Amino acid sequence: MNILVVGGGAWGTAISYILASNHHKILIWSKNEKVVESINRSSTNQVYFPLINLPSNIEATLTVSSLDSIDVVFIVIPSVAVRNTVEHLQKIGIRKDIKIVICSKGIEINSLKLMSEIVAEILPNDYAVLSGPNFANEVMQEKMTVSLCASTYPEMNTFVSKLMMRNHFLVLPNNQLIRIQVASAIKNIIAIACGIIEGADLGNNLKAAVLSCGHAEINQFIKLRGYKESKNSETESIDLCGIGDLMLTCCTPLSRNMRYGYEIGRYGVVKVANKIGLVEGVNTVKSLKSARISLPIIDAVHSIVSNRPLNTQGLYNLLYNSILKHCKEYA
Ligand SMILES: NC(=O)C1=CN([C@@H]2O[C@H](COP(=O)(O)OP(=O)(O)OC[C@H]3O[C@@H](n4cnc5c(N)ncnc54)[C@H](OP(=O)(O)O)[C@@H]3O)[C@@H](O)[C@H]2O)C=CC1
Ligand SMILES: O=C(CO)COP(=O)(O)O
Repeated sequence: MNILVVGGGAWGTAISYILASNHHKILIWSKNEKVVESINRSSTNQVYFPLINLPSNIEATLTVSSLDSIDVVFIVIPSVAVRNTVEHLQKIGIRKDIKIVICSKGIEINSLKLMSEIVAEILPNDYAVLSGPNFANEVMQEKMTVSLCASTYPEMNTFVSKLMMRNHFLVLPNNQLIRIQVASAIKNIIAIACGIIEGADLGNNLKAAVLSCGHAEINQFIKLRGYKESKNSETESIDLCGIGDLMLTCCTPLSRNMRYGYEIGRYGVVKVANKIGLVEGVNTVKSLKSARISLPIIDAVHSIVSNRPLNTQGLYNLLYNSILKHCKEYA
C-alpha cells in the first residue's frame, strides 16, 4: 500500500517505521525541513530519532498537493492541527476510497469534538482511531507494544491490523470509538496532575487517589457529553486506553505530560517547556474548560496550568480539595 503519514514527529516516525517494516511505501509529510531532508538523504529522522536507521521505503516531503497515488492517510500531528490538516486534504481532492487512520490524542477547543468527529464532519471517507499505551521511542526500539483500533466501519479494524501487525506490535480490534478517544485525551490531563504530585513529593498515596479519580472522570465526561456506546464484548477486559495508557502516562517520566507536571511540582513553573515538546494535556484541559466542563481533578489541573506559580502548599491544597470534591460528588 502507498501510505501518507501526516506528521514527522515522534509518533509519526514510529508509525512509519512499523508500516515500512511491513513493506508498505511510506511518504511522511512534515513541515520541518531538517526532518524531511534527513529522512530523504540518510534514512534517519535527525530531529526525533537521530540514532535509529529507518527503512529505505520511507520518504518525506514538505508539501502535499495531490493524493493520486495514496491508499491510506495516517494523521499523527498535535490535535490542535487536525481540523486544518483534514480541510487541506479535502481541498486537494482526497478520493473517497482513501482510508484514514487517526492517531492524535486530544479534544477540540470550543467544539469539544473528538478527532474522529472532526474527520467525519469534513470527509466522507472510512476512518479508524489507533490508540493505546504506546511510547514512540519504545516502538522504535521494537519493544513489545499493544494498541487498539476502533472504528464504526467494521472492516477498518481488520484493515489496520493487517497493515501494522508485527511480532512486537499488536493491534487489537475495539468497538468503543468514543471511549478510547476520551480516555486517550483525558489521561494526559491526569498525567500532568501525577507529575505535579511526583515533582512536589506529595506522595504515592495521593498519586494513586488522583489517578483513580481521574479514571472515573473519563467515564463522567462521557456521561456529561451524552455519548452512548455499546459495551465492548470480546476485548472488554483489555482496557488499554482507560487503564493501560492512563497508567503508562501517569507513572513514568518518559511521558511529556507527566514531565510537564513534574516541573510545575518541583519548580512552580515549567522551566524547559521547549525541551519537553508537545504536551497535549494542556490543550485538552483548556478545551474542556472552554466548554464549561467541570470535573474536580480536571478543574484542579486547569487552575494550576493557567495560574501564576503556586508553592507546594498551594498545589497540595488544590489537589487535596479536588479529591474531597470528587469523593463528595461521585463516590
Ligand atoms: N509520542 C508518542 O509516544 C505518542 C504520541 N501520540 C499522539 O500523536 C500526536 C502527535 O504526537 P507526537 O508525534 O509525539 O508529537 P511531536 O511533537 O513529536 O510531533 C508532532 C508533529 O506534528 C507536526 N506539527 C506540529 N504542529 C503542526 C501543525 N500546526 N500542522 C501540521 N503539523 C504540525 C510537527 O512538526 P515540527 O517537527 O515541524 O514541529 C511534528 O512533525 C499527539 O496527539 C500525541 O498525543 C500518540 C501515541 C504515542
Ligand atoms: O500517549 C502517549 C503514550 O501512550 C505519549 O504520552 P506523552 O504525550 O505524555 O509523552
